[in-house]
Amino acid sequence: MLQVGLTGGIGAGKSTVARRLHELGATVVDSDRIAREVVEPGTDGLREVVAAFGDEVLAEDGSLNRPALAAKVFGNDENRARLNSIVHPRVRDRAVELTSKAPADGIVVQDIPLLVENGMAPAFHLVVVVDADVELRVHRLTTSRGMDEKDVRARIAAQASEEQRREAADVWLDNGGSEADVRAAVTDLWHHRLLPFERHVREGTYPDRGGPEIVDYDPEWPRDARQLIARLKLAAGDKALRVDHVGSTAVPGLAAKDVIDLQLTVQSLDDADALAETLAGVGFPALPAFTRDTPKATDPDPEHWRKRTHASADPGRWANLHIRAAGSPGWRYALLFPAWLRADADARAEYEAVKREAAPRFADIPSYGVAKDPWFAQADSRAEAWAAAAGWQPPTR
Ligand SMILES: CC(C)(COP(=O)(O)OP(=O)(O)OC[C@H]1O[C@@H](n2cnc3c(N)ncnc32)[C@H](O)[C@@H]1O)[C@@H](O)C(=O)NCCC(=O)NCCS
Ligand SMILES: Nc1ncnc2c1ncn2[C@@H]1O[C@H](COP(=O)(O)OP(=O)(O)OP(=O)(O)O)[C@@H](O)[C@H]1O
Repeated sequence: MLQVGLTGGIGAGKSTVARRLHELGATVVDSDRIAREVVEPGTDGLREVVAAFGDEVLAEDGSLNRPALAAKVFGNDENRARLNSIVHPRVRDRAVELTSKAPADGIVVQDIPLLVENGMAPAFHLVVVVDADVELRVHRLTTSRGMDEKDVRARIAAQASEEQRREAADVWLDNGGSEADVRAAVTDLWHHRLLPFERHVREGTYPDRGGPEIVDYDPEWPRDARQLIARLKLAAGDKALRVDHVGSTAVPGLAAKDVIDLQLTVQSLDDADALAETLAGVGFPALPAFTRDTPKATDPDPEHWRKRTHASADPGRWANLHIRAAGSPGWRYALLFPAWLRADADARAEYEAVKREAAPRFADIPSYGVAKDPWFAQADSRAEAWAAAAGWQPPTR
């Protein structure tokens, strides 16, 4: 089952996107709808709301007077936090219940207006954010939905900023154009990302990455890495001593293959093995091969260079996860290498030239890797010399 989080500010078009996803076959779990159900007449939820806000939030028929409650909570942070603390846990419980009923090979889309505000992004395989310019949203809501402009703006002020949503978004859907445009973007997302992602997660496989193609440094790589790190930490819990962005994409300015490398630090490889299934479940299946780094002169014992490797099942964000034991030589080198390249512009330029020269000569990534070996052989001692001179130490915790 693939778990997708869908969010966006009020009026951005979440319902429009969710509707299209439903048509395509997703199971949609709508938080706004659940938030209404848990405060229906006769519920504990409604009793608690009335205990907190008084009878004036009740309509004559005993149901919740929504505009009256809205007037109390939008524009008053304390009241809103109080309401949220009553409603949100109930919404979460019900969402878990509905999600568990979805088919094992299904794609569940949870439409959650406050996904970013509530720090829920790492709990999903993928977070989709729908966005439109604030003024356009205000216009749409006041015209087509007849909302009061002040109310709309008060809600926008109570929600995450565009920047906060960008930090959480794996997929950014711009709904500034026509409804047909955004529906077409969703159809494309469904066929080219969600369906293959779900299949890879279910089958424990990962997408074909073709040959070694070097692309210019992408300033979004660190953000992509942060999102993956947050997911992996949540999934791995205490067994993850730390998770770091490593490899070329962790070196600002350096061209690289569009593959994020991450290193998960464990106490021992037994912990890595105990985590294998959990990591596969969150979209990082284990690879059977490549369980050892090439030993280096500083420690030639191959046993010390063992690791476990997983790869992202997401066709839209290639990533490798290297799991190594804290303090092992491969673990230390993975942290040293990007630190050295970040500090040494000449080494960075040299390495980029080596990559750009080698990549077009090979159709497969392993052969390209072998072609870079001679450069690495001479780079190791330079990295070590830099570490000694700069007093660089790997992080201890
Ligand atoms: C205050 C209430 C009664 C107003 O009801 P109303 O029918 O006017 O709005 P509705 O529930 O349909 O929400 C419409 C939109 O308002 C925004 N919104 C609603 N609640 C909140 C909130 N607590 N914080 C920020 N934005 C909110 C969202 O964008 C949502 O999609 C209602 O929104 C509510 O109970 N809110 C608390 C629960 C909640 O957080 N719901 C949203 C996601 S679970
Ligand atoms: N691309 C579009 N062009 C024109 N109108 C649109 C477009 N997308 C959505 N709308 C309209 O804008 C309004 C808000 O869209 P929608 O209901 O999908 O947003 P939402 O994010 O689900 O809102 P809420 O946060 O209130 O749940 C609706 O009236 C919808 O019909």
